[in-house]
Amino acid sequence: MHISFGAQHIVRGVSLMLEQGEIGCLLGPSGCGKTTLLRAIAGFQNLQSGSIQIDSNEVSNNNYTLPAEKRGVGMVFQDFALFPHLNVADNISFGMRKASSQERRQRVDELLDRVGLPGYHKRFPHELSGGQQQRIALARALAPKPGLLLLDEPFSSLDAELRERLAVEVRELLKKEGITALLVTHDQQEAFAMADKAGVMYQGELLQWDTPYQLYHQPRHQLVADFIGHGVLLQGTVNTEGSLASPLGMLEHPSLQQVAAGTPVSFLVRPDDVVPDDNSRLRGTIKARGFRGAHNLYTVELPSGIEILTLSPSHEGFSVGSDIGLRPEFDHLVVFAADHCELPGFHDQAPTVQPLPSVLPKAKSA
Ligand SMILES: Nc1ncnc2c1ncn2[C@@H]1O[C@H](COP(=O)(O)OP(=O)(O)OP(=O)(O)O)[C@@H](O)[C@H]1O
Repeated sequence: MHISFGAQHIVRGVSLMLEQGEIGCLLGPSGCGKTTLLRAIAGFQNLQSGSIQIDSNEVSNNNYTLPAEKRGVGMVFQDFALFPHLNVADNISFGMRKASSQERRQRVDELLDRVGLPGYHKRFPHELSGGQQQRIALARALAPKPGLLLLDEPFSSLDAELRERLAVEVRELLKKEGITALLVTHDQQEAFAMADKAGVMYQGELLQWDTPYQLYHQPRHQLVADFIGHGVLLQGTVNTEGSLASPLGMLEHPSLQQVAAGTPVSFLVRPDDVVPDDNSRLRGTIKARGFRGAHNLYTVELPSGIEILTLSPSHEGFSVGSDIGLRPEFDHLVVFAADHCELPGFHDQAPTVQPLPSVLPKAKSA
């Protein structure tokens, strides 16, 4: 689909699909078009081209937009938006006007149980914490059993710990209800905790739509690799023997035989691709240490001046400024060509790495 505001192309050639009951997440930097795409699916935004189908019914195309209230779509936004003058039970049953009062009561009871707030019927929104309000907002959106639930940064005003816990709870709830959902977030931990499928948008384009595992381990575009998880991209040149000269050493992989000698490429190095090893000849100096609970994340400068990241259990800390040995331990390679797109064929096998003369320690004088 394509969406423009005047001459500005905000969503460009985006195509994605969710199966019944799947949860999708759209990630991407601010202003990349995530909310605009969600608003189009909700029916608040016209398309310039393409189409949107919900349950095989075409609800939008370039000259038709089915009104939002006829789409059977539920929505949850960042700012909760509960009705302040209605109690919890009335907030939840608000969208169930066609149901009998007994059906409404049953559904309110069931949803309050499912969001972990049984007995909260008579409370008013101002008597609830932020996390409780967001659970009620979710229960309200789920009450009419929508065919599709859209969530726009639903947890962004909550603190990090609560956000992660709610993301897991909401996933369980959506799975129990069998609801198809699409979530917009900038928080990749939230996306990883919730999504069956996730995508990274950049300047209106959807660069990849895949499982969270594949986005992390098999990014198809350099910008996806950059956006998802920690890591650095190292530059290298393919030489005539089909190996890759890089700051970590000479990488050898069968797929390099398919790449013309002299081709400049970049490859992804995640913190877990390089492990501290005292006996390794590849050395570096620790420039920074970040505490991540179970692990420390270190920024290490190589003799070439290039910085890479590595992880180590936080109880075996190295201090900033110390010299450490590093051993590349790739499970597979992710290699990008000059156009930033991934080169195929590097996932199935680990490369071998031979140290370069420049990373060998200087001979000790006798
Ligand atoms: N009604 C509008 N008229 C003109 N431009 C708009 C309109 N709505 C959004 N835009 C522009 O479209 C672009 C994408 O906005 P959108 O809200 O979809 O981004 P986003 O990815 O959701 O960002 P964020 O993560 O900051 O919420 C932005 O440059 C924004 O200024």
